Amino acid sequence: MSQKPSAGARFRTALAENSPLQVVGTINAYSAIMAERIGHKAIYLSGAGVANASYGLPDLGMTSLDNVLEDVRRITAASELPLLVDIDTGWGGAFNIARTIKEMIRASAGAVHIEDQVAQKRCGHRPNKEIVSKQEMVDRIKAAVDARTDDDFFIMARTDAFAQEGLDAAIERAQACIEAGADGIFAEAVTELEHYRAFKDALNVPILANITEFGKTELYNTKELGDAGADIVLYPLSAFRAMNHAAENVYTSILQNGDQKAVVDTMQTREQLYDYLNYHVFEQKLDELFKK
Ligand SMILES: C[C@](O)(C(=O)O)[C@H](CC(=O)O)C(=O)O
Ligand SMILES: [Mg+2]
Repeated sequence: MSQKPSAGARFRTALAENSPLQVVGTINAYSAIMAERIGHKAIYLSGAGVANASYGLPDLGMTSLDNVLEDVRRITAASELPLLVDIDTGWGGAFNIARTIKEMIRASAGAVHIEDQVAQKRCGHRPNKEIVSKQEMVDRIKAAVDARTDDDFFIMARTDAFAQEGLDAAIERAQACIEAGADGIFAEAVTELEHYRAFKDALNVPILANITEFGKTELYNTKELGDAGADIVLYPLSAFRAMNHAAENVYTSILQNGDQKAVVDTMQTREQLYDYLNYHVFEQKLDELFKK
């Protein structure tokens, strides 16, 4: 019997087959099921998303490895799509980072990104970020790469250096991360399409463009990002933001109108929900097993 390819191998295949590869944020297991059925090839677990949605916290480095792992396991149990996971700063020194990598592989993540912010991190699109030295970031990457228990597991270095240090310094950091074994580069919060081109021309690994809404980067189209050299286009929180807005409207409408009739049209129906979950297959099984 042939063995199923690892999540890392599946991530690499998705990357090889899609240029650029769109990676959509899936805040929970059900979202992952929807993204898969709709035809996406890779999904993302956002650090901000875990903090905001699972813990009601801001994205300021307050969640732990275990907090994120729990959501990773839920998602990888529900979907076959390769999952890219935001591991923030890796949650500590070399041994903590090593544990993070091993646990992510064990939880069937296919890829991670680890960033060069200080532990008290901020969202990449906020002002006053602080970054660690290039050497400290290189050490993080070395620890991560050394800990890999699956050669195909994809380790991406994220640099937040552009905001304070500019393009050349960010590219130089990225180069050092690649020399330390990083498989790809997440160019955080750059502002122009030419910036992706500059990363791509200087580096020989896949480049990720983070197209998060209401941030520093314009909502460039996948085609133009591909033409500018991006290999992966990330939509970390797009569906989450839309879900939140829809939920706000429902809560408001119920309170104001005394019923939900005005917002029923904005809802996924019971039938649609069940369809994604294969509900009827489960129900039939129950009928077969416990025939009266
Ligand atoms: C990608 C990101 O790291 C995330 O946690 O999803 C965030 C996204 C966001 O806050 O819009 C980031 O870019 O820092
Ligand atoms: Mg994050």
